[in-house]
Amino acid sequence: MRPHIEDYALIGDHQTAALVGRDGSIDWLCLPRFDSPACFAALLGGEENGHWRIAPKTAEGPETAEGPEGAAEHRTTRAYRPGSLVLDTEWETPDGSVRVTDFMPQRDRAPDVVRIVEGLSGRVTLRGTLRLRFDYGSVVPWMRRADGHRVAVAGPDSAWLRSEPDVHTWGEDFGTHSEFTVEAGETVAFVLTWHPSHEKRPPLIDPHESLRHSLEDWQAWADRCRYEGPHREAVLRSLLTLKALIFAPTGGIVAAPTSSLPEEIGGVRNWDYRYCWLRDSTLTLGALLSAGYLDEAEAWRDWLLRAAAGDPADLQIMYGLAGERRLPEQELDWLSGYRDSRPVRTGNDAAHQLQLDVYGEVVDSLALARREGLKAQPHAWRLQLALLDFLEETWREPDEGLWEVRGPRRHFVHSKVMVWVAADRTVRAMEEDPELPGDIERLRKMRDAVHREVCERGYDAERGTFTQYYGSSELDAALLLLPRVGFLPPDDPRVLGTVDAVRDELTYKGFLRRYSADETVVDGLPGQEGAFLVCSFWLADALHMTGRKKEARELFERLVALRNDVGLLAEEYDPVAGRQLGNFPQAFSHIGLVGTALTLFGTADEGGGG
Ligand SMILES: OC[C@H]1O[C@H](O[C@H]2O[C@H](CO)[C@@H](O)[C@H](O)[C@H]2O)[C@H](O)[C@@H](O)[C@@H]1O
Repeated sequence: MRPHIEDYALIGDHQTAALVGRDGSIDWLCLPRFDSPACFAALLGGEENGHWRIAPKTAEGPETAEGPEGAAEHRTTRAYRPGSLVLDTEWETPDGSVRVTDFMPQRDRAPDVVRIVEGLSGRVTLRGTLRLRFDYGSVVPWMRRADGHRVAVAGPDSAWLRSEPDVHTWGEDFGTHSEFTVEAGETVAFVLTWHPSHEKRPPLIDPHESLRHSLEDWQAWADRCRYEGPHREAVLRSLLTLKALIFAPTGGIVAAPTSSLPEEIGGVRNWDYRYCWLRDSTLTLGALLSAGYLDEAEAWRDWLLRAAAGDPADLQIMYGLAGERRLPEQELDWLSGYRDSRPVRTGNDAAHQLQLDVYGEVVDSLALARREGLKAQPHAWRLQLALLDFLEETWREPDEGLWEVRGPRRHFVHSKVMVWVAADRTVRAMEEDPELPGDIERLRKMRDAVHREVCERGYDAERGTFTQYYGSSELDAALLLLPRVGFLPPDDPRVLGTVDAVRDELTYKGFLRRYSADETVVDGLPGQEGAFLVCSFWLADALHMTGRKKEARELFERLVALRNDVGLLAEEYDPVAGRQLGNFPQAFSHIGLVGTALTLFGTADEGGGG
C-alpha cells in the first residue's frame, strides 16, 4: 500500500520536483523537467516502478497499510528549514537518532538530488535502496561503475550516483543497495545526477556547499515576502510552494508537479497537472504579486505573450512549460495507479476545450500587472484587444467552463461573468489612459450586454440565487467569485442569496464541493470526489466580504489545519476519511490560502479572481 498523499513533502530546483515520503523514500521524480517521464514512479504503482529510499535499517520491512513494518519502533519528524525547500527528516531509533536532509540544488547544468545523512546521537545503521526506472517506471536501465559512480543508462537518460565518503554499494533485485553506519557528528552525502546519456560525465557538485547555497537562495526569496499578518508561516509556505511550481527557464507555472493522484481513491478522476493552465497561472501570479513578488509576474507575463502569439482564436487554455501546444492524453497501462486508481494519464485533452473564463482571467492579470507597475509591453495591449475581438464573436457560445467538464458544453454562468471581466477591465484601462488604442464604445456595449444576459438567464429569482448554467437548478462554487471580481457589489441581495445557497447546498462536512455530488451528467465522469479546497477558500472570502467575518475566519482556520506536517495541500480533501486527495501539492489550493489570508487580514486586491 502506498503512503497517504499527505505523507509526502516536496523538494525542487525550479525546473522539476520530487516527492519524499515520511518513510525516507523518494517516490516521484520527473527528469529533467516537470513534464518529463518519471524515473521514480512508485507513487503511481509500486517500488518496482522506481524509488530511492534511505532510512534506518530497523525501519525497513514489508510494507503495511501504516507504512513499513518495524516503523513503530521509530519516531519520525520532518520539517523544512525555515524559508526554504530543504527538508529534514529525523528518525529516533532504539540505537540513536539520525537526520536525512533532502534537497535539489539550483541548477547550473544537470539536475541533482542531494541526500545528506547525519548522525545525531548513538550509532545508527541505515540502508539505501535505489531503483531507477526510466520512462514512468517501465525501463530498467543497465548499471555500471564509472569515475567513482554507479551509472544507470537507458535510451536518452543516464543517472549518476556517488557518495561522500564513498559507501559500498551492490546490485541485487534490479536495485542498487547500500548499508552504512553513522555516529553523532558523522555525515554521508549522496548525490544523484541526471544527464543525457550521450554526453560525458556531468560536472560534480559539492553537496555541502550546495546545501549552503540552496538555503541562502531560498531564504533571500522568502525575505522578500510582504505579508505580515496572522498565519504568516502558512502563507509563506504556500508562496514557497508556488515558487517551486515555476519553471524558471521560461516563467511557465505548472498546476501541480504530479499526474494522476486521484480525486477519488480507486476512481478514474486522475489527471496530469504538469502543464501551464492560463487559469491556474494567472491566479498564481495574483497571489505572488499581492505578496510583493514582481519578477515572477514579469517572467510569466512574457511567457504568456510568447505562448499566446498567433491567432487569438487558437488560444489554448493550457500549454507545455515552454508554450508547447500538443499535450495528447495517454494512459500508462503498466502503472497500477495510486492505491489502484486507474488509469494513470499523461497529457491532458482539456487543452483543446473552449473555456471562456480564461480570457477574463488573462485580461484581469494583465490589468493587475499594469497596476502593480510592471514595465508595459506594447504587444500585451495588442494581445488584450485581439482577445476581446475573439470574445465578441464567441461569448454567446456554450463552453466547458472552469471545471473542464467532460460532458456537453453549457452556458456556464461563471464563464460569462469572466467574459464581463475581460470587457470591464479593458474599458477601465481605456478610461484611465485615453491614449490606448481601441473602440471603447463597442466594448462598453458588449460588457453591458453580457451583464444583462447573465442577470436575466443565469439568475433564479424564485430561489434567489445565480445558478451553475442558464436554466439549471444546480449551483456552482465558482459563483462565489461574483462579488470578488466586481460583477455585483457584495451587499446586492442576489449576491447574498447566492453565497447562502452555495454554502447551504454545497457544504460537505465543513468544507465545500465545487458542484453537487450528483452532477455526473454535467461533468461527464463516473464516481465522486472530495471537497475542493480552493472553493472552500472562496467561501471564506465571500463570507468575509458579505459581513460574516467570524464564520469566514473559522472556516479559514479549519482549512489551514488541513495542511500536512510540512504545510502542503492537495487539490481536494476527503472529510470522511480525513485524507488529502488529488494532485499534490496543488497551486490552486495554495493560491486560495494566500488569497484568503490577504482578504481576511491584509490588503487583498479587489480586482483579482482568486
Ligand atoms: O474535472 C475534470 C477535469 O479535471 C481537471 O481539471 C481540473 O484541474 C485544472 C488544473 O488545476 C483546473 O484548472 C480545473 O479547474 C480543474 O477542473 C483536468 O485537468 C481536466 O482534464 C478534467 O477534464
